[in-house]
Amino acid sequence: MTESVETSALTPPPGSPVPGTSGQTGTVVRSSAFKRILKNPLGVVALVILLGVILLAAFANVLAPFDQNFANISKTLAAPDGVNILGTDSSGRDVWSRLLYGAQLTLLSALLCAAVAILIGLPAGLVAGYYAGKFEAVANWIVGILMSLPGLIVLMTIRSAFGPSVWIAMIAFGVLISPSYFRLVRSAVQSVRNELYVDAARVSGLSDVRIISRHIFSVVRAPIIIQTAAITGVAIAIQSALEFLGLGDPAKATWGVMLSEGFKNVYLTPSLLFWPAFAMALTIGALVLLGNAVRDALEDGEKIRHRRKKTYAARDAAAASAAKAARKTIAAVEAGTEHHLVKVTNLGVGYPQADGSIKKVVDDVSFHVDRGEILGIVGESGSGKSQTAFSILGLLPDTARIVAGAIQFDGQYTVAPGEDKVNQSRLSKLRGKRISYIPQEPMSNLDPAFTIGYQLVTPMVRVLGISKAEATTRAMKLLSDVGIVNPERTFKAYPHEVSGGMAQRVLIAGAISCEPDLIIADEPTTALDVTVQADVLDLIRDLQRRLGVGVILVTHNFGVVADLCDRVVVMQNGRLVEEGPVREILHEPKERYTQTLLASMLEGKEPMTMLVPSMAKENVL
Ligand SMILES: Nc1ncnc2c1ncn2[C@@H]1O[C@H](COP(=O)(O)OP(=O)(O)OP(=O)(O)O)[C@@H](O)[C@H]1O
Repeated sequence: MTESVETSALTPPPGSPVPGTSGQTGTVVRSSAFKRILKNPLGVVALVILLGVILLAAFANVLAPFDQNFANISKTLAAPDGVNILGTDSSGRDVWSRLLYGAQLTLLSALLCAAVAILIGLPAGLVAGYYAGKFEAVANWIVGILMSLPGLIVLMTIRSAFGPSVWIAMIAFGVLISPSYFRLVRSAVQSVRNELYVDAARVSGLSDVRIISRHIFSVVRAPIIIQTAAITGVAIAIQSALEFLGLGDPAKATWGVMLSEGFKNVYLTPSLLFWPAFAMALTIGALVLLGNAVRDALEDGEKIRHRRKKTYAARDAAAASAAKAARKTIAAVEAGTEHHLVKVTNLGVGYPQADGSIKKVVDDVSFHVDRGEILGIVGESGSGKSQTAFSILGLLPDTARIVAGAIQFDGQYTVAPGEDKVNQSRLSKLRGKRISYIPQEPMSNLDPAFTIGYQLVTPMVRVLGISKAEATTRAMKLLSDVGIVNPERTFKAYPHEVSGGMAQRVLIAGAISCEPDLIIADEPTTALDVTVQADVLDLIRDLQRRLGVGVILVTHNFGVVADLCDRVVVMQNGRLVEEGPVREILHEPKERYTQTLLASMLEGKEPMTMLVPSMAKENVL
C-alpha cells in the first residue's frame, strides 16, 4: 500500500461515528454519543421527561405552595381548585405539593440505591473479571448468597429492625441488587481482559490500576449507564411497593406513601391514586426509554471487538517439581558465562494437563541477543517461537509454567533458575521502558476507544517522566520517523481510521518511543500487504541501525530472516534445531529440518531476498 493510499484511509467518512466512550478524547466521544441520543425521538422524549421531573424535584421547596405535611382538616378530599390545583388528600394536604416533595425523596433514595449497588458491584466485578482466581471464587460465592435471598422479605425484616426509613430500605436494596452490576462488569471485563491491546498496554509498562481504569473501565462504562437507568426504575418500583404495603414512613411524602393513601380512598377520590401512579409510570418509563436510547447510541458507536483466548486447566505441582529439578543444571550452565542483553538458558515452558502431566511447548532452548543485533527465531507454525518470545516478555498465559531454565535481561534474571513463573515484578520495571514489543496484529493491539496520539503520549509521560506537551512533540516526530506522511492527522485519528500498514507503523513508533534496549517483534508483517511488509521491514532495520537496539524477530519466513537478521535460531516442536549467523545457516543448513524448511519456503514462493535464491541454487535445488 502506498503512503497516499494510507493517508487517504485516514480521512473519516463524513459523519462517521467515533468509536469508544472515553479517555482524553472522551469529550468528542461523549458528545457524539449524546448527539446520537438526540437523534432518537424516544431518547429526546425520555430526556425531556426526566429533566422535567428532576427540575420539579430540585425546586420543590420553591414550587410547592404548601409544606408536604401541612393539613387543612376543613378541606379533606377536596376537588382541584385555584388553591389546591390537584385537590387535597384525606388529611387535607395539598396533593401537588406532596407530589413535588415526593419526587425529591423518591428520586434521591432510588439514586442512593443505584449508587450503593455500583459502589459494591463495580469494583468487585472489575477485580474479579481482571484477576479472576480466588477473589472471583469468593465473590461468586457471596453473589450466589445475595441472589438467593428473598429480597422483599429481607427488606421487610430490615424495616422491622430499623424502622420505616426509606434511606435504609434503599441502601439494603442496593446491596441486594449489587450482584447485577458485579455480573455485568465481570463478564464485560472477561471479554476484553485478553484482548491484544490490553497485553500491549501491559507491555508498554502501564500498571494494572491504569490498565483497568483506562482500557477496561471504558468498556464497562456504557453497560453501567444502561444498567443504572434500569436499576433506578426498579428501585422506585420496589420502594413504592414497600410503601404501598404500608411499610413506608407516613411522615415523609413519597410517591409510594401517596399511592398507599390514595388506594384507601380509591372509591371516593380516584385521582389520589392516579397522580402518584402517573408520576411513577412516567419516570420509570422515561428511565427505561433513556436506557434503550443510550444503548442504541453506544452500540452504533462502539467498535470494540471482543475476543477471548482459551484457558487451560492448571495443575502446577508437576511443573514446580520439574523446575526444581532443572535448578542444578541451570546453575551449572550459568557459571562463568559472558554478559548479553538477553540470555535464554535451557528454557522449558509447559502447560499442565488434566492428568497432572505437563505438555512441554518449549524445551531446552538456549540463545542470546546482544545490543545492535537482530536475532531471528524461525520455525513452522506451532514450533514454540511465540511462547519463547512471550517468556522473555512475561506475557505467557496464567496457566503456563516455566518448567526449566532461566532468562536474563542485561544480567538481571526475569526468570531465575528454579522459578516456575516469569517474575512479573522485575519484568514490569523493564517492559515498556527497556523492552518493547511489536505485535503481529496491529489493529487488535490498539485500543479502539482512544486516539492514536493518546496511546502514544500516555506511556511516554509515564515512563520518561516528560510533560504531555513534550510527549506530543516527540510522538509527532516518531510518527514522522516511521514514515507517516501526515503525523498531525494520524495523531488525532482513531485506530479504525488508519490502514493496517499505518497501524503497524504506529505500533513501531510506540515500541521505540521510550528508547528501549530490546525490541521483540512477533511476525510484525504477517497481517500486512506484501508491499507494506517490505516498508515495515526496512523501517525496523533502519531503526535498529540508528538506535543500536537489540531485536528479536519471530517469523516463519526465511526471506525476512535473510533480509534483516544477523543470527538465526531455528525451532521445531519447541526445541532449538540449529543456531548460527544467518549467512552460515542459509548457505549450509546442517540440519535436515532447516533444509526442508528452506526448501518448502522456496516451493511456496514466499517473498525472499536476493540472498535466498542464491542459497536455493546451492543448497536446495
Ligand atoms: N495457552 C496455551 N495452552 C496450551 N498450549 C499452548 C498455549 N499457547 C500455545 N500453546 C501451544 O504451544 C505450542 C507453540 O505455540 P507458539 O504459539 O509458540 O507457536 P509458534 O511457533 O509461534 O506458531 P505460530 O507461527 O503459528 O504463531 C503450540 O503447540 C501451541 O498449541
